[in-house]
Order: sequence, then C-alpha cells, then structure tokens
Amino acid sequence: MRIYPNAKINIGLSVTERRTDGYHNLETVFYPVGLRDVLELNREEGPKRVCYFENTGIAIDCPEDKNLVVRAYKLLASAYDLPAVRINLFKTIPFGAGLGGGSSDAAYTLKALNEYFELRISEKGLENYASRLGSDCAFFIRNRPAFASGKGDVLEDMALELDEYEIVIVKPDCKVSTAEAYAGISPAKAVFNLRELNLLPLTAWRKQVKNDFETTVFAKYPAIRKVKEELYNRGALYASMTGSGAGVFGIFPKGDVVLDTLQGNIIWRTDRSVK
Ligand SMILES: C[C@@](CO)(OP(=O)(O)O)[C@H](O)COP(=O)(O)OP(=O)(O)OC[C@H]1O[C@@H](n2ccc(N)nc2=O)[C@H](O)[C@@H]1O
Ligand SMILES: Nc1ncnc2c1ncn2[C@@H]1O[C@H](COP(=O)(O)OP(=O)(O)O)[C@@H](O)[C@H]1O
Repeated sequence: MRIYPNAKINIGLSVTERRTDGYHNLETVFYPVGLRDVLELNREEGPKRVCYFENTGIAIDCPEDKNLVVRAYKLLASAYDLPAVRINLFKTIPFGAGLGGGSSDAAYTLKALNEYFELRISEKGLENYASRLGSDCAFFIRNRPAFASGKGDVLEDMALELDEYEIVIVKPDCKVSTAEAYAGISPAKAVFNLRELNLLPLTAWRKQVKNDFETTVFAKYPAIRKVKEELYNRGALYASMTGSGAGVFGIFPKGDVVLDTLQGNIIWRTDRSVK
C-alpha cells in the first residue's frame, strides 16, 4: 500500500515549564499542510517481525534502526505477531525544519500497519503508541487542527480552517535540532491562550501569537529571521517560524503572491507545485 504522510505547522508555541523527565510542557496549535512524503509498504516473505527499509529522496541523517518508520514497525511488532514488511520512504519533507516529517512518517506507519494487517487498534490506541515514538507524533494520527499541551501529545480538536488563504513554506539553508532549540529556552507562562486562536481574526495574530523558539533560534540563525521579515514585506497577514525551525511559513490572502527573492527556498505553497 502507498501512503502520503504530511507535514504540520505550529501556529504559536509557548514553552511553559521544564518537566522532571527532561522534556518541556508546551502550548501550541498544530495545523496539517499538504507537503508530503511517500511511503510504500508491502508484506514480504521471510521471518516474522523484520522490517526491510529503504530511504530514497532526501537522505535522512540517522541510522536505519533509529528511523521513526522502523521504530514504529518494531513498536507494533513487540505487541503483535507481524509478518515481515518492506518499506520504501521517499522523503521530501526536510528534517530540522519544524515540519514534523519524521513524526508524521511514524504515525502513518502505525496507521498503515493497523489497516494492512487488520490489527483493530483504536484511534486512541494508535495515539498512545505514537506518543511513545515522539512528542508530536500523536497529532498525526487524527491529523486535524488541534490545540496541543503537555509534551505536545495532549490534543484538543480545534475548528480552524485556512482554506481561504494561501500558505507558503520557506526553508532557509540551515537545520535546527529540536533538542538544541529546547536547550536555549527559558520556560514562561503563555501570554496568549492559544485555545482561543480561532476566535481571533487572522489579522490580529501578528500582534498576539508568538513562537517562543524564535528569540534564541533567530539570534543563532539570522537567515531565518530574514525570511520571516521578507514574508511580511511581501504581504503576509501572519508569518512565523514553525516548531523549533528552521522552516518559516507565511499566510497570505489568495491571489498573486510574489516571492521572487525567496523563490529558491520555497518548499511548498497551497495548490501549487514545489518551486
Ligand atoms: C518543537 C516541536 C513543536 O511541535 O516540533 P518540531 O520543531 O520538532 O517539529 C515538538 O515539540 C518536538 O517534538 P518531537 O520532534 O516529536 O520531539 P521528540 O523527538 O519527542 O524530542 C526531541 C527532544 O526535544 C526535547 N523536547 C521535545 C518535546 C518536548 N515537549 N520537550 C522537550 O524538551 C527533548 O530534549 C527531546 O529529547
Ligand atoms: N523518517 C524520518 N524522517 C525524518 N527524520 C527522521 C526520520 N526518522 C528519524 N529521523 C530523525 O529525526 C530528526 C528530526 O526529524 P523531523 O521530525 O522530521 O524534523 P523536525 O524536528 O524538523 O520536525 C532527524 O534529524 C532524523 O535524525
């Protein structure tokens, strides 16, 4: 079977507390976008509980057994008598970008295995497995706009619809590691309650809605700040770094958005092919 794990953007992100387990509590809104990887998964002859894995497209910077797709298979294989599978991941969502591509691959692998082998795991069950693989993995099980708290794994559906706008995602030529971004942060109470994001007109987001990672990440990677400024200069109603960066997105009124100077770094925009 073939599946298409999609990316997410974070609209606002507050890191509110350092936890005793080494993680942080946060508040954010996850919004799914149409930038996608391609994952081909098929049953394979041979010994059970083996995952033959191949990565094409963007080369992922970690060993195969650390790949979230392989980890997702192994997690389910520890609970179910799974036949061997062959998985090819054609990677197009850049990593180190705050787009959650690896987390999405993991969540979609769980969903695909559940369907392919008729495991009958509930949505809640899949979310529990997903949150063991990464803090923002659980979101990609339902894959609907959500307010998230806790480690990013406590999810509340949010009625938020951005179809009337054009979203542009830009990735400057740098990568930010999630752990590095968290290490630079001083947790503080959220200044705006993101649960109420959908009650605020989009034109007011610029003043009220912030991503806490921007301060330290922009200081280290000025190119990311420049992209955000450029998006505002080009007419974005709202622009922000997503997650821990380095990806930046702009939300524009639909129409002729001209982004000439950023062209080479645009990785996705609504309803248009890449670049
Ligand atoms: C920052 C966010 C915002 O949505 O997204 P990305 O920028 O990665 O896409 C997420 O919190 C990233 O979640 P995810 O990428 O799943 O993180 P994990 O693999 O669980 O953790 C990687 C590392 O980040 C730190 N970490 C992560 C999540 C969290 N709530 N607190 C943390 O302190 C920990 O140091 C952890 O070892
Ligand atoms: N399938 C995968 N796709 C991308 N990265 C993966 C994958 N599996 C493991 N990783 C590891 O996770 C790290 C972060 O991946 P990802 O969640 O895509 O990025 P981001 O933190 O930008 O959202 C990568 O640097 C890589 O080492």
